[in-house]
Amino acid sequence: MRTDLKVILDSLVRLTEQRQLDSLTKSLVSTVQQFVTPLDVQIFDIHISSSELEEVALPEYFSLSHNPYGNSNDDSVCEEAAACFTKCVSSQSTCYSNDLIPALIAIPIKLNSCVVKVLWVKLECITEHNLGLLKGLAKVFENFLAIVIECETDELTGLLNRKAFGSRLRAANTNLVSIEQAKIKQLKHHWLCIFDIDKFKLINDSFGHLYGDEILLDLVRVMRSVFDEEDAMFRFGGDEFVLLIAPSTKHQMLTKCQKFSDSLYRFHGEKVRLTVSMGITQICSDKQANTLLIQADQALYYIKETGRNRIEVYEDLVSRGALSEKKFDDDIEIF
Ligand SMILES: Nc1nc2c(ncn2[C@@H]2O[C@H](COP(=O)(O)OP(=O)(O)OP(=O)(O)O)[C@@H](O)[C@H]2O)c(=O)[nH]1
Repeated sequence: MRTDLKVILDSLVRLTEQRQLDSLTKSLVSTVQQFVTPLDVQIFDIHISSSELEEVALPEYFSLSHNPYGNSNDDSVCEEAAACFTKCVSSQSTCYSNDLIPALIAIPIKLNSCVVKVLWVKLECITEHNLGLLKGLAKVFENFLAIVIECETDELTGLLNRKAFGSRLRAANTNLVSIEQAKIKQLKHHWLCIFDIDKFKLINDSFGHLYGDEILLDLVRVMRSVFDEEDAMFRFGGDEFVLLIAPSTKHQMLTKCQKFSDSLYRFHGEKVRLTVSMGITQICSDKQANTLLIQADQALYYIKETGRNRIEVYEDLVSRGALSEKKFDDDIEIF
């Protein structure tokens, strides 16, 4: 076990160099592997399945086929492992069992007083030394997680901000390449949508900036109710929002966007009839981020110039001759 001061410092430096959630998580896993040579290490995201019952949804890992004590035929061992995980989340404190072979430790990682992740480690045996190290690493990770999340979050709405866009698009692209390679496209694509409230300045000017903020928050509530968890939602600034819509057919995607637009129109009552213009483009692995943003933006501005309150897909506008396809310099740095 290499835990001299230099190694610890190097690991902490690596951990705190990370600026994105995925790489931060990977860095914690490799640091744990280096420090305590575990038999297994996992970081689980926590989903509370019912807010009323505060029921902890067990990760797939704990189902019988994947269970962490898969070699054991003893159901009570599996139950004990799952109970340790559940207790860690519900008590918001570290739980461990030295009775199980191998031993296990579950350490909660909190954000705003809620457990959002669990560091789960299987070891030959638990000692004061490795328990202390793991708790310390989890705490460093927890502190840094708060910073990374704050950096990627829009303060007013709680949506992702523009900084978070590049990494989410890269993740969508990786997924896309694997979908394309697996030849299971089935006409499903990721879609990029940029939308903007119509005449928002008029709303601000008529009812005040604070009322305008309320409108933005209401809009985000509608957005969250219509789009799915897999659809990444961003506020780029002002009244401009971006959606990375998870793989869907064009029909599915347009139905969802239309539902959003319709719900919005109905949502805010008679005082303000809120409408949006939505420009969309299909994400392909050979299109760079700036090309995608420019194409969706072109579709959006075409709508703004031709009446607002519509949804248009860039590729349709090009094939109808309403827009001409331009080549973009993909070296332009936009993030
Ligand atoms: N309430 C509020 N207003 C904002 C915020 N950020 C930017 N704005 C305002 O949003 C308005 C954006 O207007 P624009 O998008 O330029 O134009 P528009 O009136 O929406 O008109 P079109 O986009 O052409 O339909 C401006 O008045 C900004 O001052 C914010 O955080 N809160």
